[in-house]
Formats: sequence, structure tokens, C-alpha cells
Amino acid sequence: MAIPVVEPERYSEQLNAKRETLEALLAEFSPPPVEVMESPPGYYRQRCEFRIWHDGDDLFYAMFEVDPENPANKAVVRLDQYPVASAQINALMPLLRNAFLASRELRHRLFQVEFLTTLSGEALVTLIYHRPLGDAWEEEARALEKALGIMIIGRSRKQRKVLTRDYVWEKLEVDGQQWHYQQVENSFTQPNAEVCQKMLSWARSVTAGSQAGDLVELYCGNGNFTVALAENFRRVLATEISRTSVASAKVNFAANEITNAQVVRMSAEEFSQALKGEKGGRRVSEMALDDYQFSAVLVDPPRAGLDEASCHQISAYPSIVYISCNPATLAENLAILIQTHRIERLALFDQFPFTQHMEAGVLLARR
Ligand SMILES: C[S@@+](CC[C@H](N)C(=O)[O-])C[C@H]1O[C@@H](n2cnc3c(N)ncnc32)[C@H](O)[C@@H]1O
Repeated sequence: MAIPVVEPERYSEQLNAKRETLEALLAEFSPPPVEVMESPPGYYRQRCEFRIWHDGDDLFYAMFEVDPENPANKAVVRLDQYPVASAQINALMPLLRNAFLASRELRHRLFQVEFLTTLSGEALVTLIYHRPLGDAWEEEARALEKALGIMIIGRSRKQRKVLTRDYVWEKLEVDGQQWHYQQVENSFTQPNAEVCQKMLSWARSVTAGSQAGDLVELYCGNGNFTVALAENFRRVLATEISRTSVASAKVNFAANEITNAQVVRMSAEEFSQALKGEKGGRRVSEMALDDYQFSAVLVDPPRAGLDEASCHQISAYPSIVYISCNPATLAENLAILIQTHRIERLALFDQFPFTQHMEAGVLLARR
């Protein structure tokens, strides 16, 4: 993959190109005009990972640039700063590098550094090593946590040393309200927090006034959308496959005093079966599906999109909100959904400036 090059003066141009690509891809479905949600042109990613490249006693942050003609060819690119990553990550990069250079204990066989930062100001840094971590490492890493005002996790094979916490608290402001999100190391969170706020605001606007009905949400992650949308519905039933994210969603419901949502750990495919009455068991009976009157569904699947059966399943609901990180699979799924629904709203969220990647939101209403 090419390493994105941030050129703020080209920001509008690259965004227009994405809008045109999305319009062309979805033209056959006669969508309304695209609502375009901009990102800050630089310093927009809250999380980022770098390899550490050692050269004698020196070391630097690196990424690999893959030759598209010959993917086996990878060039090491040194990065002392990385304008894709948040300002906080850029501020920490040289401070941490200096600490590694000054301490053999911190630098010896250090292989990768992962940053998770927030708009709220918290930062969690994971240091990954090719050697076991002992008390001497812990002592120095604790001193570094204190000196830099960050949290550190040390990882190596079969070892995970959490010095303070394995999560950060993010604070997102949406439509004048503040929502608090626990974001756990190594689990999914939207990388561009500024754009995430716009996605949540858009999702709230397209579901406003739905209080008479219930929302069913697939791929809910840590409850990112659930928390912000709960007040738009009578009740919300959210599902997600990752154990960590489900636990986090529960924490986030409590942190935001959301009392009308429940989250269940289940794959989207299993959940489809449960909705059709083809799957039983404890988790299914605890959901008490008969108590819901779903008027809307929200899906936010991984890049692969939905399988055909899931598309037919969600076609059963009057209103569909589809958040997609891959317009190609979105278009494939829309070819099915359009048989029963029409597109009422379409948004482009520029989560990944200066890359080919696009995030889109579609509101579909039953014909
Ligand atoms: C693009 S993320 C969206 C998460 C969340 N909606 C958010 O805004 O942060 C996709 C989520 O789908 C989950 N996932 C992946 N495959 C799944 C499956 N087969 N069934 C249910 N969830 C799945 C992942 O764990 C991840 O949390």
C-alpha cells in the first residue's frame, strides 16, 4: 500500500475526485446529491502503528511502501513525523524516540509502536518487543509514562503488560452533546474522530423522529452509533462479534446513561438466523426478539460488505441506514436493496484523506 502524502493545498481536489467516483459508482441507483463531509486536511488519524527500524544504536519509525508492480518489493520509509496521524501522535513521536535512544532497556528488540490518541487528550502507546519484558523494563516504562503523561502497554510473545489501562476515554461532541467512549487497545474504533463526529450527526439526522419504533444494529463495535442514536428510538438492539467490543459497548451505554439499548455478542450471520427463527439458545432467548418492533436497521460492516442473505434480511425493515467503508461492496449490496427500497440520502465521509479509501452513508426507505 502507498503511504499517504498529505498536501493540504490538494485537499479539495482529492475530495472532489472521491465525490465523482462515488457518484459514478452509484449512478445506476439514482441517488440524491451527495452530502460531503470534510476531514481536517492533515493530522486526522487518532490511531497509527509504525515499525521500528534499528541501525546499530540508532532507530527510527518506519513504514513499508509496497511496489504495486511487484508486491514482494517493499521499501522501508523513515518517518520522523507523519502528518496523517494526530498532532498528539506527532508530538509524541520524537519524545518517545529520544527515550528509546537513551535507554537500552526500552529500545532492545523493540519492533513496533502503536499509538491510540483521542480528541479528549488521552494517549495510549503499545510497545511491541521480540523479547520477554521483565521488572527493569517495567520500571523504565513507568517512568516514561509519568514523564510524557501517557499510558503504556508492553507486549511480546505470550506477554501483555498493561501499566495503567488498556483503553482510553474519548469525548465526542455531536449536535452540541458530549458522548463518552471507552476505546480499547487493539479493537475497532473509527480512526478519524473529527469525521466520526460528522458521521454520528448525519446518522442522528437521518433517523430523527423515529421514537415510535425500535432500531436493530449490526456490527455495532463499541457502541459508537448506538450511544448517539439511542434517543432517536424507543429501544435499540445491537449485535457485534468481538467480545472486547461488546464489553466496551456495555461500558459505553453505562457511561452515557443509555438505558434503552442492549448489546448481544453474535455474528451478523447468526443473528440473521435468529431473526428468521432458525436459531435458538440462551443468547437468542435473552434477546426477547418478540418484544421489539423494528422500524429501522443500521449496518456498518467491514470492507467485505453484507452477504446476499443479510441483504435480503435487512430488506424486511422500512428504513435502512448503511454505513460503508468500501463503496464497491456497497454498490453490490445496493443492487439487491434497491429492489425493495430507494435511496433517500447519500453522504461521503472523508475518513481517509489522500488515500483511495472512502466511507459512505446511505439512507434507504421502503418503496
Ligand atoms: C467497520 S467496524 C464498525 C464498528 C462500529 N459500528 C463503529 O462505528 O465503530 C465493523 C465491526 O464489525 C465487526 N464484525 C466483523 N465481522 C462481523 C460479523 N461477521 N458479525 C458481526 N460483527 C462483525 C467488527 O468486530 C467491527 O467491530
